[in-house]
Amino acid sequence: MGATKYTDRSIPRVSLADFDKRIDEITSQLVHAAETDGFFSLTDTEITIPEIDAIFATSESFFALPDEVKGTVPFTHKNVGWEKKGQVRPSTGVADQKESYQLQFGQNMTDKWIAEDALPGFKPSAQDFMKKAQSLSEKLMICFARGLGFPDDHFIKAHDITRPDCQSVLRLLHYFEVDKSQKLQENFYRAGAHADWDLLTLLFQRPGQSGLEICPGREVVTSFGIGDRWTKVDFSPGDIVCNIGDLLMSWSDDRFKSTFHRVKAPTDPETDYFGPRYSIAFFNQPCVDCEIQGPKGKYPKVTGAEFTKAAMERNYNALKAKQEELGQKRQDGVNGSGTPVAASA
Ligand SMILES: O=C(O)CCC(=O)C(=O)O
Ligand SMILES: [Fe+2]
Repeated sequence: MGATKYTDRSIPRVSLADFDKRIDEITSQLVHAAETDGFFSLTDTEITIPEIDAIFATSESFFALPDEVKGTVPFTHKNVGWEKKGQVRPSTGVADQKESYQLQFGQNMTDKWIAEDALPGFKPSAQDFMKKAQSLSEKLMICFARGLGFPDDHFIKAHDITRPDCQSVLRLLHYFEVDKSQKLQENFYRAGAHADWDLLTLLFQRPGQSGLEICPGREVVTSFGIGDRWTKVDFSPGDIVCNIGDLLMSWSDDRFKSTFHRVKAPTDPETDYFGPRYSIAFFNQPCVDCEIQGPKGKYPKVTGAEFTKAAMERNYNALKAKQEELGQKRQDGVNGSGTPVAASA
């Protein structure tokens, strides 16, 4: 496979200060970032550094629980729950070196919240943060709707968190510490290359815990960007890294780009971060019955459920092909309970 080739692309940084007054300027900056890189960082948002620190503390306290306790809320096909080394990406064919806990707003979370006596205060703290992530996402949704000529509430209505069947997900992630003295297999990643299939994703990162890399889709010439030029994502404390998902790419008739990204496993003791890595993703997923079609009608109209099903099928088939290429039996790609871990990405 050979060493990764890197290039320094600058990732656009958009300030959301004075949002209501500056909405036209912010809209044009976001639209430009979406049309070019598909990745950008947000600064001066309504989510403060202490609030981000607090949700990371909550996340770390969850992952510090024994596996038997985390196993009381296992991952299910409703895209909620805890998995450990359960997600196999079609780009690698082996499990991501991580564990994650996925949370939703509505009925899919029945019995999937960690018990109050196992981790006091977890549920209200997570729900509070999820509402903040939703509120910030809705600002971006207004801007992208305007950019495409839709009514302001077009995407907000399709991602309504007050509905019990709402599908949006907060994903807490913990990548395991890597032993500097033991070389990992070449195809091991903390998270293998992928594009998300939601509308847009907010990514919360910890300063000092590097590893996120992007390869803007329009430059990808090889499968999953392997062999292409990648860029290490740099951000300032408090910035929120965002990326366009396949859903918004399709809903914009491919005008906005969903972008390959990955979390590389550390290999270089001089430059890479080997310690435990925590990150948090908020995936804006469509309601099952919303109707998806771009302003120019490039693709046939589909519902949210049809879009998600097609994305999962593509993922499943690509994984099967990769595993055949690697000569593996189709046993990975499912977690311990036999449930495919597909998440939103
Ligand atoms: O951990 C990160 O920084 C990225 C996670 C991610 O891309 C995902 O879960 O879809
Ligand atoms: Fe992702």
